[in-house]
Amino acid sequence: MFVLRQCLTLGTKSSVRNFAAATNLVNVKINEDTGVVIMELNKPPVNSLNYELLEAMHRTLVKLENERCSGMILTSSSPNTFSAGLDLLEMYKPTVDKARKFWGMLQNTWIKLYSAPYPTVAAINGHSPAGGCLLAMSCEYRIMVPKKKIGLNETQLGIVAPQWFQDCMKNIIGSRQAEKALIAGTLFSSEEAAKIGLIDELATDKEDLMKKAHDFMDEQLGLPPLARSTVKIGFRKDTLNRLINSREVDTKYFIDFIFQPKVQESLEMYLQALKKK
Ligand SMILES: CCCCC/C=C/C(=O)SCCNC(=O)CCNC(=O)[C@H](O)C(C)(C)COP(=O)(O)OP(=O)(O)OC[C@H]1O[C@@H](n2cnc3c(N)ncnc32)[C@H](O)[C@@H]1OP(=O)(O)O
Repeated sequence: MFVLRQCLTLGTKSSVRNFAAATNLVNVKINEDTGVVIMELNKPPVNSLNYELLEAMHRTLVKLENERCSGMILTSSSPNTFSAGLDLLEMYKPTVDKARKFWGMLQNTWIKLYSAPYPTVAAINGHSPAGGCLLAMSCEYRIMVPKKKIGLNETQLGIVAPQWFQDCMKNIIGSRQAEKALIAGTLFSSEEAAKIGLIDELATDKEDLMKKAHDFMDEQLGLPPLARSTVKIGFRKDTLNRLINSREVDTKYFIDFIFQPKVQESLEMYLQALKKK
């Protein structure tokens, strides 16, 4: 079964169709037989989430609403990183208009991903800090390769993970663990993340990662889809509505926060440290 699935995944059977995307920032393949979609983030080197990448993801998620999509596996083409989180350059000295547009697209993308009715799996094939962790947490199931880092590390950068990022973490690891992790800005190793339930499974390597992602998908596809998605949305609606009902306030908070001189200073220092590495 796995060999067949691999062939399909690699596109050696005609039943896998490349999903026409307007950019190559995401590679999207749909298996015409199963309806399972693989969305691969493709913004080298580290899939930092800038407006364009978020827009490409959002456009894909909207398009999938009109396709026979039975499930989605989210992964990355980068060898070492799932996603480095929000693109720091979007927050460093932007104009107000640019920052507003960026934040709006992040909200749009998250709402679509978090509320997708079909099963979603994050196949986390590399580091997944901050916004990368948010993407993974927005999927229903998380599988990760060993010896990488994941978590909401915003505090360590002198910024604050927004309420909806925090809610996603609380929903997965519980309030106490989340409070500790968020205050410290902890980046967990894959192994630690598996222990506290931030990820569901550890894979041995990238091949095993995709096998496990497909295994999860197979299980989910065996369930009645309407009942499955109704339970999912029931669990997620409070978290979703909390943002949907306060999008403008959330945007204003983001803009007021990042325009503070101290925050700009922290971002500058962090960017410099990343460049010097
Ligand atoms: C109210 C405000 C709320 C805001 C909420 C914020 C959420 C966020 O997501 S903030 C972003 C937090 N992200 C991080 O802290 C991750 C930073 N990056 C890393 O730790 C590492 O890059 C890595 C572990 C993800 C990958 O390491 P490695 O493979 O060694 O790659 P490099 O560090 O050499 O990076 C390559 C290249 O990419 C640039 N870069 C990395 N991360 C970002 C980023 N988030 N945004 C923009 N650019 C990033 C890095 O500077 C390197 O650039 P060059 O030197 O020009 O090649």
